[in-house]
Amino acid sequence: MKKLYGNTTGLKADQTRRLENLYRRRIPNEFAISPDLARDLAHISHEIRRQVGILVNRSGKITHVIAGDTQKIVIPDTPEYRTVPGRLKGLRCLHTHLKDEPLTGDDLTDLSLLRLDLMGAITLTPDGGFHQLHIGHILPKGTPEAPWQLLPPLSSGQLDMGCHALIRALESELAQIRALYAGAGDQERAILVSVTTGPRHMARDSLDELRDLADSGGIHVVDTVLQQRKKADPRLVMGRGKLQELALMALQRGVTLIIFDQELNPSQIRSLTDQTDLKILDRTQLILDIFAQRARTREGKLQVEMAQLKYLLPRLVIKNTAMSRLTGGIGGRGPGETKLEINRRRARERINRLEKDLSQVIRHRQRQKSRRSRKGLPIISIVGYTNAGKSTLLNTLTQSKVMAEDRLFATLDPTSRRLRFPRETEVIITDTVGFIRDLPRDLVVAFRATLEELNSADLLLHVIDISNPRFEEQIESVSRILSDLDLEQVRVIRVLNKQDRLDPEQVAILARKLDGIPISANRRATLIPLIEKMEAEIENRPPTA
Ligand SMILES: Nc1nc2c(ncn2[C@@H]2O[C@H](COP(=O)(O)OP(=O)(O)OP(=O)(O)O)[C@@H](O)[C@H]2O)c(=O)[nH]1
Ligand SMILES: [Mg+2]
Repeated sequence: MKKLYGNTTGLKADQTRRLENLYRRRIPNEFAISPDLARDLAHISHEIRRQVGILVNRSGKITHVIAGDTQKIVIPDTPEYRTVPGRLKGLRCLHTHLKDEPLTGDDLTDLSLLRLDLMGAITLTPDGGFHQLHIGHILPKGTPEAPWQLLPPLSSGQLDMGCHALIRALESELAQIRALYAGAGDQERAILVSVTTGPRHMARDSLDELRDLADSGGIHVVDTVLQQRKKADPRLVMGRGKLQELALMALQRGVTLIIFDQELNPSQIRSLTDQTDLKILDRTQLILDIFAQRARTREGKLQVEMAQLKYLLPRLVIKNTAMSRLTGGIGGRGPGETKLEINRRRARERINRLEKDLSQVIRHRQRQKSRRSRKGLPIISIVGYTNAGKSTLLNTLTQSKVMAEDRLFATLDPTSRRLRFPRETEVIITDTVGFIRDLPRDLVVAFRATLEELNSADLLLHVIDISNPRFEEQIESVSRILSDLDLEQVRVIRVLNKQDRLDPEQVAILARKLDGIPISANRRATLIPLIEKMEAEIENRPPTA
C-alpha cells in the first residue's frame, strides 16, 4: 500500500486505512473528481477535522494522499513529476476546505509555483457532506494582474466538466508560447532578480550591470525584478508571494532561467529550484560561466574550471534532483562542461588534478618570462574595470589586433606586446582580464598566478571608462582589488578613456579631479600625452635591485 503524506499522527487505524484505500480509486477523464470520491473526501475530512488532499495524474490515478490540519495541507515534493520548463506538472491537486471557503491565496501560490494542472478546493456542508468544488488554473497568456482563471463553483452534478480537455487546451497554449520563443534561437531566456535591503538606486545600478553581464553571456533578458525587503528571507531570499509571481511570469514568457544579483547559499539555491522548477543562477555563477565561455589558453581554461568546481563543491551536497539544473550553467558551455554530473569525491579529485596541471603550465610560463626579462625590458600592465577599453588601448599603442569588443570580459588571457617609445626606450606592455565589483573570490584565487604577474610590473595603466555612469564605483572596485593583490606600491597612471563621449569641459574637470590623462583609446592621435607620461615614468623609475 502506498504511504500517506502530511500530518498523519493521531489518526485512528481505521481512518488511516480508509485514507490509504483512496489510492485504489480512479477518476474518469471528463471529471475533475468523481462525485462519490468528492463525497468520501468530504466525509473523512469532516471526521478527522483536517483537510485532506489528493494529487491526481493525467490518467486519473491518485499519486499522493495528504492529510493536513484545519487550515492547510502541505504538498510534498514530487521529484518524479518534475516537468520540462514551460509545461504543467501533470498533476492536479484537489483538497478539502473545512469551512465554506473558495481557493485561498496559498492555494493559488501552490498552483503557480508547482505549475499544477489545476487546483481544486472541495467545500463541506455543515454536516460533513460535499458542498461545492472550486477550481482554479493558470492562464498561460495571462497578465500579472490576471494570472489565473477561477471557474464558477461546481456542484455534485457538474463535476464532469471536461477536465482532460481543459488541461490539454492549457498545455497547447503553453506550447504556443514555447514555440513563439523557440524561434528566437537557442538563446536562454532569463529574468534578473535583485532582493535588496539597501537603497533602491544602488540595487538598480547593480542590476544594470548584471544585465550587461547577461548580455555578454549571450542570455536574453526578458525582465528584471527588484524587491526591497527589511531582511532577505533566509530560505527563499524573497517572499513566497513574490516568488510565485516570478514563477508565473516565467511560464507566461518562456523563461527558463532566473539569475539573482546576490550570491546565494547552497540551501537557498536548493529551495528556490525545488519551489520553482526553474534553473537558478547567482551573479558569481554567471561570471564564472562567462569566463568559461571566453577562456582560450590552456592556463585560462584550467583556472576557470578550477574556480567553477571550487564554487560548486559546497553546493554538491544537495540531493540529486536539483543537481543537473544547479550545475548546468548557461547551456553548460566552456571548459567546465564535463563537470556537470559530477559528485563531491570526483570534484575533489578533479581539483587536485587541475592544481597539478596548472602549476605545470605556470612554471612553463615563468620560464618563458624569465627568458624575456633577462633582456631587462620594463613591464607596463594595463588594468581596469571590464569593458573600460584596455584591449583597445593595447591595440592602438602597439598596432596589434587583440580582440576588443563591447561586452564584459572580452579578454581573459593576458597578452603581451613590445612597444618602442619615441626616445627609443623599449618596454613590454600587457593587457589583463578586466575587474568587476565583487569579483568572485574563487576566481581571484584561480587567477592569482596571472594577476600576480602584475607584481613584476614597473608601471600600471589604470584605464577608466569616464563615459560609464558608474565610473566612480568602478575606480573604487579596481583600487580595492589592486590592494587585495598587494599592488599598492606599483606606480599607477590613471587613464581616462572614451573622452570622445563627453563634453571637452567635462573631460577637463574630470582630468583635474581624478588626476588622470584623458584619451580615446581608439584614436592614436589622442594618446601622445599618455605616451610621453609613460616614457617619463619609465625613465625615472627607481633602478631595479
Ligand atoms: N567611444 C569609444 N569607445 C571605445 C573607446 N575605447 C574602447 N572603446 C570601446 O569599448 C568597448 C570595450 O573595449 P575593450 O578594449 O574590449 O575593453 P576591455 O577593457 O579590454 O574589456 P574586457 O577585456 O572585457 O575587460 C569596445 O566596444 C571598444 O570599441 C574610446 O576611446 N571611445
Ligand atoms: Mg579586453
